[in-house]
Amino acid sequence: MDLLLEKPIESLNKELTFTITGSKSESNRLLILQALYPELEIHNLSNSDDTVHMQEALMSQKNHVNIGHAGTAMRFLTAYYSSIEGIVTITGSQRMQQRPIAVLVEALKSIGAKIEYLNEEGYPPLQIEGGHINATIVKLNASISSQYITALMLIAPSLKNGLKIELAGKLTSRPYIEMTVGYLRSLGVTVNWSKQDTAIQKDKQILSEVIQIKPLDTIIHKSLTVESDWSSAGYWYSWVALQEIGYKLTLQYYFKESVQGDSKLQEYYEAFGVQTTFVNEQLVLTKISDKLAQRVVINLVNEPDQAQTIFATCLALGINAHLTGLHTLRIKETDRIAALKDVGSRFRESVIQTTQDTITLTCVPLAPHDKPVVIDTFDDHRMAMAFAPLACRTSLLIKDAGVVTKSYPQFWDDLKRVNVNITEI
Ligand SMILES: O=C(O)C1=C[C@@H](OP(=O)(O)O)[C@@H](O)[C@H](O)C1
Ligand SMILES: C=C(OP(=O)(O)O)C(=O)O
Repeated sequence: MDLLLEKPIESLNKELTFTITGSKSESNRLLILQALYPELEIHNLSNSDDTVHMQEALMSQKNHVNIGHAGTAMRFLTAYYSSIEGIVTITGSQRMQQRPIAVLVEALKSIGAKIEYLNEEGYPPLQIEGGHINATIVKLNASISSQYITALMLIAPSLKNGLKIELAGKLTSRPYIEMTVGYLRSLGVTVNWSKQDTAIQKDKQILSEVIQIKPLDTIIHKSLTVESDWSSAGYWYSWVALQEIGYKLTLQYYFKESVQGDSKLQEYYEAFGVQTTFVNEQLVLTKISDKLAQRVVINLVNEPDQAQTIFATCLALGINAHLTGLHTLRIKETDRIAALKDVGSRFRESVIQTTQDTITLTCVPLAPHDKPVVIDTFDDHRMAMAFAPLACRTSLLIKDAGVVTKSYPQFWDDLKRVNVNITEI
């Protein structure tokens, strides 16, 4: 499905409220924890494909599961199936079969797990014979994906003697580990996380941090509520940033004390004139200023999922941007650095330079183009949604727009509510 997005016919000032689905990161952690501790009740689960894939896999009686594009499901289930009895093969989409998993698989094998690569060494699909984990200390590289670490942490309290996880290298996507620690502790798990100031040398690898997780038989909190997804809120921050002063939009249900690292959007979008206020569990976004920075420099090592959104906001507003800390973007749903360079360069206002882990954008404010700008999405939900707000400046043709269901199935319906004219072609 391709969608033509055209500028809102009339500017819309009536205040709208959107209900964004639950965080897929929180949901997928809690589903694994619920599989291990069935008395756990979860409220406001995400309705994203990634969460549906996780639920279906956990409910399935079959010994073959396919988790589509869901990175968290792939990684968390690999650890989960290693920790329980039975033989399962797990696979995913074509892209998932190109997303590396060796760091996690080798870590699991080092503590006794029996896992085989069915195709290419280091990549899904995998065959897992569960129930063989027998060691209590595991060491892995922390700089490639935090999901490998979360996967081990989630099963740790169900192992007879718990697990000591030694992290080598510099931890990436740290808030996602904090989210996992937060949930484990709220269920009553003892987690000791020592963040060493000086990295220590052990077996020729630099050890930076150690996470020790004790076993737990019975959880203390039986009911937990998933907060709405902050990563999805980013597209509305971007939309509001492109509107006139005074424009307001309300998103629900968000908590002032969020466990999601992407809540940092509140700070990032101040530079783009957007103010955030909390009213009960609602997030009110207001465009308050058009005196904007000429250039921003932002390190997104902790919020990698906001890179495309912030890039697109800057492109629309004509703000030069230097985005760093992006090394994980190359192994996500697509190579997001290459995708941003490709699609971003289709806007005549921009010049883009990239390195292995940075993007530098030089641009002037976006003006209407003669023809719709084609946004290829490369199987990546965030390519579609990050560029969509730019429809209030120029027409866009979003290719394969159905990709949004990975995290935010209602996205196009919500975009219609702000009056963007959407035609399926
Ligand atoms: O643990 C999680 O829920 C996630 C961790 C991040 O991945 P990396 O740790 O691979 O950067 C993030 O990009 C992803 O969308 C969700
Ligand atoms: C990177 C993402 O997801 P995952 O790695 O879980 O597929 C994402 O949603 O942006």
